[in-house]
Amino acid sequence: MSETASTARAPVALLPSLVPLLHEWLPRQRWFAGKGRPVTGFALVSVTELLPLDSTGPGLLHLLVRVQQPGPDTAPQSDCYQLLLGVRTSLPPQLAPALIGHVTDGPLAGRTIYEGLNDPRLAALLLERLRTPGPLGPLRFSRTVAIPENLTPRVLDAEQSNSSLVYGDAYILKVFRRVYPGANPDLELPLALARAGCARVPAPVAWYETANGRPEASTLGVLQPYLRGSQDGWRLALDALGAGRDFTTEARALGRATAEVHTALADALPTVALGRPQTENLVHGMSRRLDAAAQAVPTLTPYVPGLRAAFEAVAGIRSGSGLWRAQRVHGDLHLGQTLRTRDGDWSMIDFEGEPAKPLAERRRPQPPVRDVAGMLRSFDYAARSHRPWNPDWAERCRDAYCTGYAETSGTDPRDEPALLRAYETDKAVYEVLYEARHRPDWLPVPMAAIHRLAAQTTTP
Ligand SMILES: Nc1ncnc2c1ncn2[C@@H]1O[C@H](COP(=O)(O)OP(=O)(O)O)[C@@H](O)[C@H]1O
Ligand SMILES: O=P(O)(O)O[C@H]1O[C@H](CO)[C@@H](O[C@H]2O[C@H](CO)[C@@H](O)[C@H](O)[C@H]2O)[C@H](O)[C@H]1O
Repeated sequence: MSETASTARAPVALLPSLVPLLHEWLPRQRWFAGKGRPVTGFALVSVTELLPLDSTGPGLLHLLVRVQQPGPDTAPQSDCYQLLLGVRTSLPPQLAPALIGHVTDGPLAGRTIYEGLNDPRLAALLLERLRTPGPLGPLRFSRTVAIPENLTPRVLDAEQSNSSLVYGDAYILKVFRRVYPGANPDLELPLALARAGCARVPAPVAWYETANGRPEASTLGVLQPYLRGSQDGWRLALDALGAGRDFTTEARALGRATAEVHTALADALPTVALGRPQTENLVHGMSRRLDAAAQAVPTLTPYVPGLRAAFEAVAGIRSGSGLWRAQRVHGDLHLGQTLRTRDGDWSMIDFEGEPAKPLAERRRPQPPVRDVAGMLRSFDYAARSHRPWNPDWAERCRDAYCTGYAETSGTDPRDEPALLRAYETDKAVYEVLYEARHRPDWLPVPMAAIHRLAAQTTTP
């Protein structure tokens, strides 16, 4: 991404007058990743007038902004965020909750700035841009099919790492908030799966990205069909638990769906055989992540030797099973990333990977068992977050999921217990860090798994 500010007719000088507003508003957003660290500065990467600012109607500014904050070792670091700012002389009452603030000086003095995605008129304009592909200043819009016009937009009200808009209950647009150089796997993988004919993932129909002359564009937003009336696996699992209902049929179908997606990804994109050095590398990565997590969350410390043993157990093993080949995977698979459609089929969404990891790491081929471990952890999460705790329910789902996976892929994850345990441990360590940062009340859920996994390795 270019660090030089570029414009499509918009005034570059507007950032200084927006800084006081952003300083106050940005850290309060659910999708702001730098919570808990002070914001020390802003730098403009690009500004584009998606709807020109004139005195009569609203304007829509697209901004890429670098937000500077002290890093973990207090050295400054910066992350790039995508903002869509509405600009009006006054805000109608229905847009009051979207207010960001009032500008007091500079080229926008006297104007009101607000979250543009919440304004149906501006959200409609974004879809209009996607309908008519081509470059616009530092942005480029693309589509694979014709998109109908005049679809009514609404902002999705979900706890999200990004922001999503639903258009006419026909399409959903995900606007990525934290922007990295390069293609986002949430565009790259669903596109590859669509080309391979895999129907388990809604196929992207349009997207927009940076077009600043760099070899790799940064993905900014993806439009895909909206699966109307679908329900996510997390909600369904909690409902089943609440009603004392078995969930093994669903778990088994999810196992089959996961295996289908893995097979399609392995066919569509390069795979790598894992030799001894690559396996040692994997183990080293897991150990490194464990050390970093224990430093950030000291309650992990007493468990470190037991957890490390789970990683080291795989270092010496080589196996012929497909689970040891590295390939592109989902990267953050859990029940909340699965949707059961009205016809009862399972779809998978959100191929972005773990949001806190660098993009290059998320795009690296990895053993498919990583996703399997993610889903197994999710059944445990569901059972643990429900009262009374129902460990048998989770155990039955975990078994059914592996059975389904084996039926479709021909490889049973339970036949590689050391590898599976290592990946489950790695995921539980990630979850401890995630919950400590985002939802401290949930910390006991992954900690219970940490307790179990650390003890397992010491049991002969
Ligand atoms: N194609 C789709 N059809 C229906 N709902 C969807 C679709 N894609 C996403 N959603 C809904 O939007 C929510 C957020 O999407 P997700 O991709 O997980 O965003 P984020 O990366 O911001 O967490 C999901 O939990 C799901 O309920
Ligand atoms: O969906 P995201 O990409 O934002 O994923 C992050 O948040 C998830 C929580 O919303 C988190 O998932 C963890 O909690 C889930 C229950 O809420 C549970 O089903 C998952 O198994 C558990 O990992 C995910 O780890 C995080 O990356």
